[in-house]
Amino acid sequence: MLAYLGPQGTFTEQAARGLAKPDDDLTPYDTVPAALDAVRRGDVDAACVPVENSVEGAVPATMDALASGDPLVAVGEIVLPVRFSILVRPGSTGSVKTVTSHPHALAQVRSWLAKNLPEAQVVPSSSTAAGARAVLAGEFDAAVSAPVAVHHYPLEELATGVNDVEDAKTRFLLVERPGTLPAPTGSDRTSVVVTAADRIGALSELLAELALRRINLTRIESRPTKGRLGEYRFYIDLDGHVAEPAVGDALAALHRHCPETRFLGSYPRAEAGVGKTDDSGFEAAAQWLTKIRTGNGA
Ligand SMILES: O=C(O)C(=O)Cc1ccccc1
Repeated sequence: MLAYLGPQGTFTEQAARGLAKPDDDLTPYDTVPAALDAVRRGDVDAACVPVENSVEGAVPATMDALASGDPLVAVGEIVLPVRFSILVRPGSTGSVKTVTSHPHALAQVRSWLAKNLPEAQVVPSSSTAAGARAVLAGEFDAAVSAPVAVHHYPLEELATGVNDVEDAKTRFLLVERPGTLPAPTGSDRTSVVVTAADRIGALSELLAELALRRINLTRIESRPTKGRLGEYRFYIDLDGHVAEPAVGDALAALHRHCPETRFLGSYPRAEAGVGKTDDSGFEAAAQWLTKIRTGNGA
């Protein structure tokens, strides 16, 4: 059983279908934290959640829910193109006074709304499909939805392709309880959360551990720890798999700086063939060390 941010007709449902095994059943949850908690409780085997968008950046609800609570790890990712439609009740002739959608969707159609529905009040909803449902229930006049939502709800397209940026993409993760890691593919990504100490150079020392080992950083985001004002967690994505010597060595170094470092998974990248780390020197050095420790070299 696989949980996703629902209801039916969300982008996350499409991502979940792309990541699911053929015999997986999909079950919708109202929020990202609810889907992740269902995995923690063991009600479902995995959850598919949105993590990052090429226009709006990180999805804060996902980041916060992965950084706290019982640990979960990502075992897969998928990147989907996102286009948006404006859905209204069939035959609605009145002007659109209210528009609802997921905050990430609203942010990606801001210019279109300003130009085409400048008077409309914009109200966030828990997902694009939850917005479509609320329009059906008469709570709002229009929803910014995934084009597929029109096949799930008896609504009508007022406009389609309303995204301000062509080729916008969203990355989704498949998350499970910690268990067997996916095998390295040679094109993997590793995600961790670290809290940098409050002193000069703390963050640059963490990043230096990656640079020293020639590890490519693909994303770094900060979020407040929700404790002291000014205390931040850093979400770091890097190229490579924890089973590879350079990445394993770097994660151990991050743990020495910050014992609360949380491993969020090593998983195949959506685009194959990129992100290989160069481990040659690490393997040769480990063999040399074994030799000198056992008296077989110098
Ligand atoms: O609300 C949805 O449909 C989601 O899956 C979250 C989302 C919202 C906007 C862009 C990508 C994902």
